[in-house]
Amino acid sequence: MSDSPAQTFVSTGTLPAREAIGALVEAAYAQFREERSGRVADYIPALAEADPQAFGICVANTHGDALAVGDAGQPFSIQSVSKPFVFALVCDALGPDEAAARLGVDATGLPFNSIMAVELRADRTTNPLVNSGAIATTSLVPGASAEQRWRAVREGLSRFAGRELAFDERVYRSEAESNERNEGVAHLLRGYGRVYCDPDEATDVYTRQCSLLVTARDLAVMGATLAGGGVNPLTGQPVVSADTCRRVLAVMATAGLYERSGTWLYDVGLPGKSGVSGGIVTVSPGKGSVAVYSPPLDEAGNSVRGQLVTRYLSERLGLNLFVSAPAI
Ligand SMILES: NC(=O)CC[C@H](N)C(=O)O
Repeated sequence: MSDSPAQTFVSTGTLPAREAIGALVEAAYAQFREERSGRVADYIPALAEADPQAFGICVANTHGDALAVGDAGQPFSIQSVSKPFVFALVCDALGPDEAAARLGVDATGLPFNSIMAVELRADRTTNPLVNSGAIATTSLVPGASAEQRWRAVREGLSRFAGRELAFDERVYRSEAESNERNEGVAHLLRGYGRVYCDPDEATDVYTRQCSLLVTARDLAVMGATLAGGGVNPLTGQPVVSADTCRRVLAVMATAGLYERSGTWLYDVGLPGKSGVSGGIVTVSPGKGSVAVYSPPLDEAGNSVRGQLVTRYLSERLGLNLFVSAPAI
């Protein structure tokens, strides 16, 4: 959708051989299995029931190979990890310039549900990876009604995963019944002209999108789709354009872990996105994706083991985007 010039050189590179990845994923699992810090989210009542021991890791490449250990097949609600993928659908539909103008693409440095973040900027945008900007993003999903937008979100995220994603009615009801803060944010944004449909409908579709069920394996495939120019490595289907992928990854790099995004980039050196159910997806452009599921969170709402495992694998798989070596 964008008129950016075609790139002369494409950054490729591949992940190490399957055996090497397998050994490292097993080693990461063994090393962090006994980690007990962090707390399971309980502000959404249904999330408080998650098993703090659940722990799964999956690494997927852009050719459709995946390596998984532990509870990588256990379903959980996607929560905020949905945000970059819904943004990808909107960015693809509107084009990157209009998407940026209407939603903002700057890190807030503030918690994911911050109201202050909206007030601080003159144009009242935040970015698509915190609640305010994510509700605004969902309001821009093409569709004439809330029902159509919800269908487009569900189908779009399913195309990223390469299979039809189920919906967790219990998680949805639980969040919908205690959703005053997100509803308030949506109304505030609507007052500033920064939610682009009925604010209650936007919040409802957003809450539904957060209640789609994924596994760590699904997240790895979704991440590998963003790593591979928007083509799903399992189905071979194009989901979004390569140009959209690079925009989405840029926002993930600067804002994917809320107020810890700088620390994350400093340690891991890759675009990532966390969610309060305990998932983190990390993308290595051109190569693949690392996904972790482990419910206990730090104070910012990021999976503790997810961060430790991803840092471990980024360092050992040579994924950090900022690595260089002396030329002479
Ligand atoms: N950080 C998150 O995962 C937040 C998602 C959650 N549905 C909320 O809106 O509060």
